[in-house]
Amino acid sequence: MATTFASLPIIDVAALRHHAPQQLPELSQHLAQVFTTTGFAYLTNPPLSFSHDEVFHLAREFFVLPLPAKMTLAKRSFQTTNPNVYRGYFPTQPDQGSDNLKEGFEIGPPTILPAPSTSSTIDLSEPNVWPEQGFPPRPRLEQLYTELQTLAAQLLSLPAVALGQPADFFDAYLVDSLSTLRLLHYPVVNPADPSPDSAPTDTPEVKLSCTPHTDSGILTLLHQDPTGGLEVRDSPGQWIPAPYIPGSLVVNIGDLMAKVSGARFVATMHRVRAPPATRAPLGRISVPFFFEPGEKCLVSSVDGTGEAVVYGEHVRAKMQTWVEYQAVEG
Ligand SMILES: O=C(O)CCC(=O)C(=O)O
Ligand SMILES: [Fe+2]
Repeated sequence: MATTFASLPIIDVAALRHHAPQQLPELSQHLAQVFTTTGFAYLTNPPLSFSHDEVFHLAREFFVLPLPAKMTLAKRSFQTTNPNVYRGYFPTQPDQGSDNLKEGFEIGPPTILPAPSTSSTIDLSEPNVWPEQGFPPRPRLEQLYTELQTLAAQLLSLPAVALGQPADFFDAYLVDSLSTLRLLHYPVVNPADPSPDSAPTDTPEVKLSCTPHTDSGILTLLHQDPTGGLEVRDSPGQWIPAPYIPGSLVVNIGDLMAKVSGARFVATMHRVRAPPATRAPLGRISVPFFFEPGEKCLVSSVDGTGEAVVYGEHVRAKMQTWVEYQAVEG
């Protein structure tokens, strides 16, 4: 359970950039302590070659394209003539409620993975889709993906020790890893638009662009732009703002990691407030990277509690509940 906190802890990970092994035990302890309490933290000095400006530029230049250009990369559930089902672009879906108003573009691993051994029509290792030219530029996005995957692998080796496991415990999770890099855009919501689901209430309504949730996977690394709006829930149920800190990434634990840790690490609830009108016209840009294991990875708790799950089966079961995939599977 996340504890009471007023702000997210800040962890300096410069030791990873400078390959300073003598500082790793301390970093390992700090990360484990954060993962068992808040489940969320800022990482400063991450070992990435990308400036924040470049990351947000890559996303912004894609989202300002006209919708027909973006739709050439859309998943099949949004553009029936397209072959891609799992990776690619998804447009805003205002009919699904205005408290989840976002568009996004997702890529998986830059390398081709082995074909799946399942009869499911959803191929989790399907290749990425790219525009012939322009944004998002394939080489830069693949480079960002590769650097974030390396960072996630470095970070996972640290708390493994705190869980009483060898530092290479999570290496099995890296085999044919299906991690996802997602560019996200939350448009400014017109405050005059009533939320279709909102019941009348005495308290001022909080307008959201991403509803409260925990991340379903292992570990998330988030670039967020200076718009603000991310909020993290502490155990008494207070929403704590997690504003932009220049140069930092936000790290958080997903449900599967909580499971692996035998519930020692917490997957903390979070949400995103709708961008204020002052951020018009573009709203908020964020770029989460979800570290995911391989399709065949057996995910089990280090203390033997709960049932082990095979990652590919776990994802497919979850997808049954996602509206956008029901027509494809059925
Ligand atoms: O945009 C954000 O800051 C958060 C996004 C998020 O929580 C998610 O995509 O799971
Ligand atoms: Fe999330």
